[in-house]
Amino acid sequence: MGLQAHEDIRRRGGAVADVVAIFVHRLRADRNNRALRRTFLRAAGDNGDLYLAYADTRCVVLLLSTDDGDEMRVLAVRDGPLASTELTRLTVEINPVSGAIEVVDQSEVSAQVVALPDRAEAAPQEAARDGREPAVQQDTPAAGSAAPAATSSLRTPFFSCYDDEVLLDLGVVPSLLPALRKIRTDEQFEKLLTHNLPDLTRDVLLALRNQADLKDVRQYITDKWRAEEDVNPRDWSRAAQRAVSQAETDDDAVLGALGKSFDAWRLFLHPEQKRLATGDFKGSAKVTGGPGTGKTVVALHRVRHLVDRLPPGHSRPVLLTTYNTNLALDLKERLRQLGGDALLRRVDVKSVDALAREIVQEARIDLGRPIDDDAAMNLWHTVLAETGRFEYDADFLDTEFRHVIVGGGCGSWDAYRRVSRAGRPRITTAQRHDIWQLVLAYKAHLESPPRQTTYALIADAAAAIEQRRMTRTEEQARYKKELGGRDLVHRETGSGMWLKPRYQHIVVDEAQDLSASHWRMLRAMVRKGPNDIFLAGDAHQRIYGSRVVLSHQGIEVRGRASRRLTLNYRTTRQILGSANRLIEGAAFDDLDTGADTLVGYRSVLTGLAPQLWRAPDRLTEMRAVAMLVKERHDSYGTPYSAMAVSVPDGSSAQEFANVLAREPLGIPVVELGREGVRADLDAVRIGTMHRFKGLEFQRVFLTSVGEGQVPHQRIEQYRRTYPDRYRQEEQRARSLVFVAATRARDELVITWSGKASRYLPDDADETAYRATDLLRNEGPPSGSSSGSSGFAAA
Ligand SMILES: Nc1ncnc2c1ncn2[C@@H]1O[C@H](COP(=O)(O)OP(=O)(O)OP(=O)(O)O)[C@@H](O)[C@H]1O
Repeated sequence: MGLQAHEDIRRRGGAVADVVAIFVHRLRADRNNRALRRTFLRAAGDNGDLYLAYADTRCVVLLLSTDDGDEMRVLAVRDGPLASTELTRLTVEINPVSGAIEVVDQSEVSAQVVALPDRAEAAPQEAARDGREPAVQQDTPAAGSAAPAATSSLRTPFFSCYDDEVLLDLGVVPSLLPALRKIRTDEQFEKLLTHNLPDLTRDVLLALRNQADLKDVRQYITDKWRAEEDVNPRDWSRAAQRAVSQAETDDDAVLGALGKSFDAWRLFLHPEQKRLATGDFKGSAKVTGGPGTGKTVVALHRVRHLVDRLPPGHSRPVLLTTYNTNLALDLKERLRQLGGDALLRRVDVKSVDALAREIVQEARIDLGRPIDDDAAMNLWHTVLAETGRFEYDADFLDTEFRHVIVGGGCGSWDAYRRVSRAGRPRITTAQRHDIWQLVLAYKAHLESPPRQTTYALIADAAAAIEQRRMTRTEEQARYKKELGGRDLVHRETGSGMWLKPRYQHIVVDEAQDLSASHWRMLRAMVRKGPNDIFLAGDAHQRIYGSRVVLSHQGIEVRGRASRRLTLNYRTTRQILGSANRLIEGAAFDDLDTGADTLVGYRSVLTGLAPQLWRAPDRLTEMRAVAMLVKERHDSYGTPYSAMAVSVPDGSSAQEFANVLAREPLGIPVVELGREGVRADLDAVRIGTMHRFKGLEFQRVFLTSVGEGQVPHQRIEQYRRTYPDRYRQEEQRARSLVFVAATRARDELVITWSGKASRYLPDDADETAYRATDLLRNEGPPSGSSSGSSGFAAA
């Protein structure tokens, strides 16, 4: 099944999917089945022929036959009275760059794109992917686009500054060039993108339209698709075998997906994702990339690939881990969808802290009762109150303790005095000494009955246990080698020791938030060697930890073992443009010694501009959010479970929940807690921005984005006295909003009471919709027009 055929079916919906699924089954059973009315259309080249066949009376399929008819491939699907005429005029060619089989409908492009009337104002677009969006006049150029909107037929065609050779060299499908040369307006361009263009072509055009550098387009797009060998554009047999021509290599999986859930369709990997998921690495490997670029998808496919290569057995030699408990549950569910219970049976899926706790319990070490993050923070407040050292704050001490003292393995003042604090705000030696005294007081509190501990201390203890175990394992492996394995059974029984590393492969998602202790523990759980640790993360989304340099923890991912994904599959360009502005200018690491950027990061999806709403007070804001949620549900059919409301803290979650649930609206709500939420529960998710990490929703409402709340006003105290710290807190706050905003698939609504956050556009207070108007029922429709900054505003 070709990629574009999948898209044809996806667009046509479940009934056509079922019809095609049955057709494929019948074709496979007997390719000469006369009932399929297969007729020769034309020869495609040296060793390929095109056929038309009937899946039913209305639905016609374009087939490519190669290898003397031994292989049949569905290239395109059309239904309706003109189906076979439409299929006949399709151009089918082999892309000279990627070697993929590509299908383009020239006449559809000419009729619907090139022939669009050239008007000064673009017509209202069908902004939404599901076609059921709030009414909206979308009249700005795509967010992130530096190019002005075209307004007149006198404008030069969009791509006139690129020669045909340049476009072809970048991978644009050759037959599209004549039509492409006629595109002069944003409306034509947007329309072109909604056609089922080959992915490489669509991606290149979008990047060029956004004025990306040719060098970057070649590096981040074309090279990722480039075939490994020279492409013979007439060799259909070879082209049909290439992974890029296929929607999924496992034909049964595709057929299983047909007609059932379209979720499965979403997991067809981009060639770069596929290379990462199935590649062989000499040691560890790392994938980075902005939000929504498919890092988690790659991690899940990586797990499946690693499990597929295991010999049969009942053990769980693969670990899939992440930072939050709710994300670990989510990963487990997604892994089940990918490979069923058979896959899950070979994989341990748990959060790093749950894993650490199990290790400590298994070793029968009693560290005391673990306290959660809030309780750990309260304990710092107690220590500060008792010592009167109010010049230090609990948040700072907590991070210093977790990431520098525990993470750095500092068991004494001497060790702390000398430890590297790279990436942390600067402090003097005298301050270090003060902090150490406060740490001693903090530890004394934990030790005093009833004994308590923190997750940082548990991770540290688990790391030490695992390091000891790995040392013993290596010793025994050496011993076994010396004796040629003869005495091993004796020694195993005699010592009672474990002789195998805990895992063969470890896959980590959201790697940016793990602490040094976590990495020490993971490093010691798997023997150094091919494909040992695979990690996915993005420093732009770091909201918990401090920077950890992987190579300092014995994890080498430099050079070819590091790859970056740049194509966002989740978020529309409009939302992404606004979210990117939140972190513009700040510097981010690559989880190692280098720097990371979002160069080349882009989305091919288009939709609504984010909406801004301001309220005079908190209650009005909450009531307006409730009305907006209700409207999306009642008028646009969005299920409650596809919407999420972010709040600044746990107590606001309850307040919001009460207002939403209150009659007459009576909106079902559920708090997004540590354990996540059952996927089938039809209720609006409410949670802090931290809880949104790694998830995605159709519509996201970011509330309380007012000055003083985002970033929190407490960081103001550092602005003059402690600029280094101020900068770090600011960056963390920006990353947090960035993470929350990029959870939105189709729509992002931002609300606040009082003055708008400094992270929003300067004119946000003047241009935002007014919540009071909405409540008075006199306001504008909740759909948006666009403000100067790409945000929708009144
Ligand atoms: N090749 C692909 N084709 C279509 N959809 C994809 C592809 N890869 C990923 N997606 C979809 O994009 C969305 C984001 O993917 P995923 O959650 O893996 O991204 P991520 O990089 O881990 O994001 P984040 O860093 O924000 O957590 C998901 O809905 C996923 O199914």
